[in-house]
Amino acid sequence: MKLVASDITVSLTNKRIIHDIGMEVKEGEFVGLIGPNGSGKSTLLKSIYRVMKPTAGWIGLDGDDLYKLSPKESARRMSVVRQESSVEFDFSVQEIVMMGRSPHKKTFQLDSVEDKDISDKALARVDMSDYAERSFFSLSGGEKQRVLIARALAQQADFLVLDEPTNHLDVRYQLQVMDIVRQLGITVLSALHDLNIAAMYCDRLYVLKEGHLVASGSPDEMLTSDLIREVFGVETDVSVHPITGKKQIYFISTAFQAKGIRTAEVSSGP
Ligand SMILES: Nc1ncnc2c1ncn2[C@@H]1O[C@H](COP(=O)(O)OP(=O)(O)OP(=O)(O)O)[C@@H](O)[C@H]1O
Repeated sequence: MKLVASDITVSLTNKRIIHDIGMEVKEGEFVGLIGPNGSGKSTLLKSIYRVMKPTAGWIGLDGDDLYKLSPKESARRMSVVRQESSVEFDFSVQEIVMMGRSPHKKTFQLDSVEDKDISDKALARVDMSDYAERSFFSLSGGEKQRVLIARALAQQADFLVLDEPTNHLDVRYQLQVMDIVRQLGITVLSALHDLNIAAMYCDRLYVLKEGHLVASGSPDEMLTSDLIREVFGVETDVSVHPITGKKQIYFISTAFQAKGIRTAEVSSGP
């Protein structure tokens, strides 16, 4: 599955939130969207998962106009894990994951053995099988997040859109969820706040600031101290991690800068 978005503009209440953004996610690529709070990441993703129609521009999935696909067809091609929980009523965990199967079924068609099997496997992948009978609302933020990822996996779409997938997750599950998504081998577009996670998992990054696309390229090209300072206004020490071979970003708070601690001392550690 390939996504192409050209000249996307989104205006809300007469204010431009997204300005003429073009982007591409190639088949099998894992692309990250990074930028400060309010830079437009969620809004751009919403326009891609059809919650907020762009004021101008074109979005294509495998060459088809995204906004001309039926909701069911677009759900077969694209699954979404949003930042805010999109569950309005309380269901069991198993029922929530089963909802991922609905784009594959006809109206009123009952769940098949295959649907159940796919949902069970999706729950197992996020270590949530033991919670199948629990009420979704009774789960912690991190458990809810893992169930919503299982629902997206059960949907079996070839394009996955994630808005801050590691929100609420402890460090083990942050890595587990990203590993799972990476291993799927499908096309992924994800907004990410954690730049070290972006460095580890993404093939390419798009960098947003104030609704504008300011840069795009590989994590190695994008995650430099200069770009992070320009976009996030934060000082960093950036190195290449000896085990992962990926960029590792160490953030230096202004409190430490004020104390005159040199970057090299902070980065070398004990
Ligand atoms: N419905 C709306 N009406 C007016 N302004 C909005 C609306 N939704 C979002 N905005 C504004 O659009 C801008 C971009 O918001 P968006 O949520 O896309 O940013 P973001 O990069 O995802 O931020 P965060 O990292 O905090 O999640 C913000 O200034 C936000 O206040």
